[in-house]
Amino acid sequence: MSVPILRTRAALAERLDAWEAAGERVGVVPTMGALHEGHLSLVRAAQAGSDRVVTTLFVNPRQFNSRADYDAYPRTEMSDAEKLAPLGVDALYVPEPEEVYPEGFATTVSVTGLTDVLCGAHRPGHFDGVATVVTKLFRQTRARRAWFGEKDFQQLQVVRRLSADLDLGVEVVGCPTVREADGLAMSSRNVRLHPAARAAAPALYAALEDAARALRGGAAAAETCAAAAERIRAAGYAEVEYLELRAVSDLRALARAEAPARLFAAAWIGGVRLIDNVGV
Ligand SMILES: Nc1ncnc2c1ncn2[C@@H]1O[C@H](COP(=O)(O)OP(=O)(O)OP(=O)(O)O)[C@@H](O)[C@H]1O
Ligand SMILES: CC(C)(CO)[C@@H](O)C(=O)[O-]
Ligand code: BAL
Repeated sequence: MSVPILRTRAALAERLDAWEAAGERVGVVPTMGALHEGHLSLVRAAQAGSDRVVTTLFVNPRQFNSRADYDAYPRTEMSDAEKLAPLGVDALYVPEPEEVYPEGFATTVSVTGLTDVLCGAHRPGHFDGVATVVTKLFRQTRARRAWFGEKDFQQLQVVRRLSADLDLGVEVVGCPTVREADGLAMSSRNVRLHPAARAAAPALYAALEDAARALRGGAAAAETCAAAAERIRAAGYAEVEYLELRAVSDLRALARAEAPARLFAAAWIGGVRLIDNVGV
């Protein structure tokens, strides 16, 4: 079995028209490719929750705030299609850039508030790029539901907000983070870790989990976060960009653990920026 690869809005629209005529509802799993088990878990959830599933693969230039990161982003379309085929995905939409950003494109979708903190504070313009492309992909796929991973928890909240605020009519479903056996959150960027960095990388999740446990036991937030960041650096990370306790719904800062709250971190190792988060 192979997955149909569609590269234009017109080719996609043809399929969507046929599905709509048959009364079938479409779900979408947006990705930037280099697929791993985390992505496949979203696809399986989507298949359980909609009649037809479109996976999108688009390395969106507008959400990269570094040209080097954009250039280095893994592009593995053939093996991505091979991974999707056995799942029976209905279509892989791989739009050419001009299908998303045609000549003269001049609109930016910007979610305020939620994007001021965490990755939004450290990657200027990133969430504008995400919100803009997700709006386009929701419209182009005519999705009624969309599946996103909790690994990118802030992104999940941003997309929920944008779908509600712009009346896009897309129900946004969050799925748990899929991890390697040693706890490292699966990420397309993990392939860029050299062996020593890969071996040290699980310290990020381990430190977050231990800090979350301490917070649940009543430990003070500031001290616990500072100690966890120090542990991550000691394990071999070059920099901890942020490590913060925040409320889930609006991502506001918290002085102590209140349910539902999460610990969020971004840290650099071997020239790669990794993110993770855990419930408290
Ligand atoms: N380990 C994971 N578990 C569950 N969902 C994931 C995981 N990794 C990524 N996703 C989700 O897959 C979708 C597409 O993400 P994307 O293509 O950026 O992959 P990625 O592995 O997050 O890449 P990168 O970490 O390099 O940005 C997003 O909704 C993201 O949250
Ligand atoms: C949602 C997304 C596909 C938009 O480009 C991207 O940010 C991602 O892969 O998480
Ligand atoms: N997974 C979020 C996409 C990005 O890092 O740009």
